Amino acid sequence: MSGFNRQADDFARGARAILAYPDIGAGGGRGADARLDEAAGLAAAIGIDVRDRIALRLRAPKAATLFGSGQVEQIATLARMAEAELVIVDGAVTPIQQRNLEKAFSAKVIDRTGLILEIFGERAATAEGRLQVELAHLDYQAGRLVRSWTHLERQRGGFGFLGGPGETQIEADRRLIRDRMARLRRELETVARTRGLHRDRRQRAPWPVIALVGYTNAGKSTLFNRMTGADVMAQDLLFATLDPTMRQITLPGIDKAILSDTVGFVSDLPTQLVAAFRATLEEVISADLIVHVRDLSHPDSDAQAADVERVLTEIGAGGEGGAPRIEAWNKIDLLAPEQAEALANIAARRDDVVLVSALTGAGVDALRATASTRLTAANRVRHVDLDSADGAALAWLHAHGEVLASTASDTRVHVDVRLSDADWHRFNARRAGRTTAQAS
Ligand SMILES: Nc1nc2c(ncn2[C@@H]2O[C@H](COP(=O)(O)OP(=O)(O)OP(=O)(O)O)[C@@H](O)[C@H]2O)c(=O)[nH]1
Repeated sequence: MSGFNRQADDFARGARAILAYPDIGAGGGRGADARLDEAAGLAAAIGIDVRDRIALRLRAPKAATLFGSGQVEQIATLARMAEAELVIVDGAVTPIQQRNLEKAFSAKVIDRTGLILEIFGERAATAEGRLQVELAHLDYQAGRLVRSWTHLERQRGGFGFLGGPGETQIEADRRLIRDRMARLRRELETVARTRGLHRDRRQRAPWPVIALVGYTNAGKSTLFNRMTGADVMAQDLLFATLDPTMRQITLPGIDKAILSDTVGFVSDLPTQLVAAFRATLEEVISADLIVHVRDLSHPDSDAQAADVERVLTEIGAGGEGGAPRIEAWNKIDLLAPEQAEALANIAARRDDVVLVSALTGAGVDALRATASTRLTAANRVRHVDLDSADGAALAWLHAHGEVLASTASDTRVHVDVRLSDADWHRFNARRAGRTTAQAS
């Protein structure tokens, strides 16, 4: 591993910055203020000192500078007054725009993807998470070799080459990046294989896995701590949890379940980052129950929930065949009494919603009970008819479920087995795969 992550906070900590939001009217239902707040939160998470902020309405983004010339001047003035070394543009900035804006502002420019990458770089905790973040970062930087600011400059030292980026140098840099990316991909394959083995081993244990998902800052880590009694990070930090954190918990009627805390979602997830989420998302895909933690005190709560739902669907954890889902409507302690009451009325009519305050602990017992009910209901007895020669299928059922009875005749075995919905789905997919394989 290079010094990639260790150095991640060196450049950002205490950097004076201003924030500019190019409002192209596509904030996913969010107001400009909320977007600026979120970006400020993200920046603060890696210690950037955000001194001022501005939202500018863009009718049509300019190819060269993104913002119009008057707007560029406005931002430049603000940056000067704030003595900013850094201008964070909360949107996508092309390499050319970045270069032109850096000239105009006499400051470094970083866009939303760059900012999120910095946070991931700092938060990634497992080997796989780190590799994926580094890969995403190299991919992102490869197009920005002309004048880079963030990791590449640091990696220049790490790679053992120095000097200004002349054309030859840029070519050499590109080659080094390509080589490094190829190496990282190979390392990732090895790590992912090992991880797959670990997961299989765990899944053979008959414990249900509950995954906490939610928008960044929704309160997942706080709830995780509440439910596990574990002293893991619960800081006023966004993305305190990039890599899965797992703990064993007890629920009413269920001795052992595994609770898994996952990365916070954000809107406009840059495509380069999707792979970097994999380590966490895979836990969600194979979970037996998904608890969607929502910050009901946030003005954009609905838009945030829609973002989370969209990503869940994208990764195949939503809809038909996906794990059962419940919602924990969090931070109710922050709501006005009449608002809390209105929500309680809605929740009372739904069996998949529980009002909680992870901070005070209110509603957490009800959440445990609901989780337990959902898990138990999903663990139904299934009747399976197998070819008696199919020892592998029988072994699979024994490994994943509770075999209650099995009766054998000459060529068939009939099995009554208690299986979760997720495992039942997996078993059938496995069988369908085998049938296809046999047929072809
Ligand atoms: N008032 C109040 N604050 C809460 C509650 N739950 C969490 N918080 C606060 O919200 C902030 C974010 O909480 P976290 O638990 O770190 O949120 P998270 O969802 O894990 O965040 P990411 O790691 O960014 O995904 C912290 O300051 C918590 O103290 C709650 O029920 N009430």
